[in-house]
Amino acid sequence: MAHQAPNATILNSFPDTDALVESLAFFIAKAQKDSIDKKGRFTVALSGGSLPKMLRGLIGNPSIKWDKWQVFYADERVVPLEDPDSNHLACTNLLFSKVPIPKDNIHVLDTSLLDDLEELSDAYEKELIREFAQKDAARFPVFDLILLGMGPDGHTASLFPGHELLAEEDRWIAYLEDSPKPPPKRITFTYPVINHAARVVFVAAGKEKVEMLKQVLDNPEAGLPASRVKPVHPGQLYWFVDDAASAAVQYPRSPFKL
Ligand SMILES: O=C(O)[C@H](O)[C@@H](O)[C@H](O)[C@H](O)COP(=O)(O)O
Repeated sequence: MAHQAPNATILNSFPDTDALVESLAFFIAKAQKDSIDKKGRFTVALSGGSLPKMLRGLIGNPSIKWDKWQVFYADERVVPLEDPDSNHLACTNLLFSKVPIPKDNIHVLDTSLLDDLEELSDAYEKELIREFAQKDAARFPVFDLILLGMGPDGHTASLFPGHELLAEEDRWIAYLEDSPKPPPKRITFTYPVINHAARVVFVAAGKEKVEMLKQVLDNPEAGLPASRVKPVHPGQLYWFVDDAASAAVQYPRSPFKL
C-alpha cells in the first residue's frame, strides 16, 4: 500500500488562555464522543508541565464519560506517585481529583520498579500492550488522543533536542537518565507511538513560547523534537495556542468553530 502524505497541521490560536481552555475542552469532548460511538472507549495520553491545568474545561463538563476513558502518560518522571515532580500527581491534583474517573482507568508507573528503568519502561509498555492488543494496534498502538506540551528548547514528552531517543523506531516506551529538564530520570512515549495516534494535540500558551513556536511551525526542517511529531495518515496534528505564543508565527491559523 502506498504511503499517504500526512494531513496538514491545524493551528488554532485564541485571544487568551480561557478561550483556549474552553475550546480545547470542546475539542476533547468531540474526540471522546467519536471514539466512544465507534469503539465504546476513549484512549488518551497526557503530559506534564502546564498541560494539566489547561484541561480544567473538562471539570464539571456533563458530556465527558469518565468511565470510558483509559488514560496513560505520554511521559512520566521516575519518582514516586506522590512526589511533587510526578506528572500523575499534577494531573491528579488539577483534574482527576475533581472528576469521577475510576482509578483503574488511569495507568500509572509500577512504582515497585523505580530502581530499574529498563524493567519500569518494559512494564509500562506491557500496560499499553494489554490495552491495545487485538483492539486497534497493529505494530503500534493507535491512541484516540495524545496531548503534548512544548518546552522552551522545543522538546516534547521527554524527547529532547539531540538525544539518541529521537531515532528510536521500535520500542513503544523508552527511558532516559539524562533529561536536561529535571528530574533526569524519565520514561517517554517514542515517536512511533506518538505518530500513530488518531489525533495529537500540542497545547502552548504565553509569550515565552513565541520564538520556539515560530521555529517549530515555520522552520520544521530544523528537526526540533516538537517538529518531528507528524502523525501518519489518517492521524491529524493540531496546535491549540494563545495569540501571545503565536504572535510571530507565519504558518496559517485555522478558524476554530465551537
Ligand atoms: O514531563 C514533562 O516535563 C512534560 O511532559 C514536558 O514534555 C512538558 O510538556 C514540556 O516541558 C512543556 O512544559 P510547559 O507546558 O510547562 O512549558
